[in-house]
Amino acid sequence: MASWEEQLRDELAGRGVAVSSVPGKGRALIATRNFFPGEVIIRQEPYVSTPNKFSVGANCDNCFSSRNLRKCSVCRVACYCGRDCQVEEWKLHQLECRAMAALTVALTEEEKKKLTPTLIRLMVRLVLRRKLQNEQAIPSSGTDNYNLVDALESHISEVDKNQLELYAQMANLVQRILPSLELDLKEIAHTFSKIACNVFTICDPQLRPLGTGLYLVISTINHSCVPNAVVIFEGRTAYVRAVQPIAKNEEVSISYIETAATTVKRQDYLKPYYFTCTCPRCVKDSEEDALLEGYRCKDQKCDGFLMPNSENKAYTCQKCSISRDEKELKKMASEVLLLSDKASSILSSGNNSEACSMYKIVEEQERKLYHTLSTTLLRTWDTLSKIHIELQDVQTALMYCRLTIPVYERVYPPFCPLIGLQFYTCGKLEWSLEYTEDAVKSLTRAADILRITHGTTSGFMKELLVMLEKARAEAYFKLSAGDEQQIDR
Ligand SMILES: C[S@@+](CC[C@H](N)C(=O)[O-])C[C@H]1O[C@@H](n2cnc3c(N)ncnc32)[C@H](O)[C@@H]1O
Repeated sequence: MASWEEQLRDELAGRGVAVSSVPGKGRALIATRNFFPGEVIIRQEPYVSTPNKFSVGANCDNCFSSRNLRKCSVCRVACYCGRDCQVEEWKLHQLECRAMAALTVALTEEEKKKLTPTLIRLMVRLVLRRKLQNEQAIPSSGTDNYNLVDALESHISEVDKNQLELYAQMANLVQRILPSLELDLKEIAHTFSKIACNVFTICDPQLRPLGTGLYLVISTINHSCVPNAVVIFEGRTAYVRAVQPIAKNEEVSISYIETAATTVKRQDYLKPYYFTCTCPRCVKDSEEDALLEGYRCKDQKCDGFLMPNSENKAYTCQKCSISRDEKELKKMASEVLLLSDKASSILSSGNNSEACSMYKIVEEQERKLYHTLSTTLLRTWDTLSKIHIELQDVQTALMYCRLTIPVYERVYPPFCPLIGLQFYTCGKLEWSLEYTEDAVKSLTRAADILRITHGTTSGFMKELLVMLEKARAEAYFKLSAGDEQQIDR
């Protein structure tokens, strides 16, 4: 019988990819044929997954749908949208059900905060799935077996003492809620460390987080700040699509982090993965960083951006050469940050009107400090747009949304789902205000990007394409009605 490595190689060969070692990176996913932008490189179901704390009870445990949900009457944790999903999950859930009921009572409030119930549940499912596959109660395959969990990177020797202690506590808890199994607690703690470096946040098509999942082949894909692929979920199925042409023998890469950030910040975001990125963006000069950080010229009439001078004690405008003192800039930045934190906590408390006033003050201050292509102003405009949508002030929401578009296009690569989604929001706002021609333009841009990142068959994409068709028809109708009126006159 073929070993699991041979089975994996054979299954992946049919899909045009292979898992190989790359110096300095460990394993990597390599294309064994050319892929064009928009093409699915690999599609995978999670080995295990769980809805996150916001979506427990809000999404089906099996397909992550939010419709027609019913809770399991025993554990009151698992939710299903129908019989098919319940049956599909049953073998795992019947073992997990009592444990889930135990988990909800076993955890003190303190423990719930510290021990991340989502990860505990993921581990419970991992242990139970391994048991079911070992007993051959459920099938396994080259891309769906526990050997692939064993092969995951853990960085255990680099994990700090406090984190190790936490993993040990979490392992103990898993044993407490699965008392009938004799678990190797050291191995479970080690597996928590693997989960930390390999887990994916499962998002809906608009990139709102729904849950957590472990995808054992997709986990072999390494990071780049200029990735050639993206991961998008349909339900809990992960699709990796090329966003650039990928040549045969080229490594497939995705981004693990928010890439609209300076090199220093990106390296900081990557700390949980224990490596230093050496992608082309990370080894480039600092001009891009200066733009992302985005300090503006002191002269409000000048639209130049600042670069730190060689001693780093001042920043100089690249257009008119006026300098700003570094200390003064940092002081202003920390004052604005305080205001922004205050605004954010008002928003979290649900007071949209007060948050709106506070964010407007933040924006006013940020405009004095940051360039209009900075990521700081981008986040504030985004938030102001969302708050105005909540307040049903569509006109103002659109104004802020439009301000963000050039920044999105500047700070993200061309086929980034976030740009597509921002055009989608803009198009919807324009359409609801009956700015039909603008809506057609925005929705067309959205569709052009999202058909590459999301494909065309998901419910979300079908809705977008129907909306675009309707907007086009309406625009045509308005145009021809206008022509007729002119002829009448
Ligand atoms: C999700 S795993 C990716 C697959 C991994 N290389 C393996 O051998 O299983 C994440 C880990 O891969 C490594 N890694 C990912 N991207 C990298 C990169 N650009 N450079 C170096 N190491 C990288 C790091 O060790 C990271 O913690």
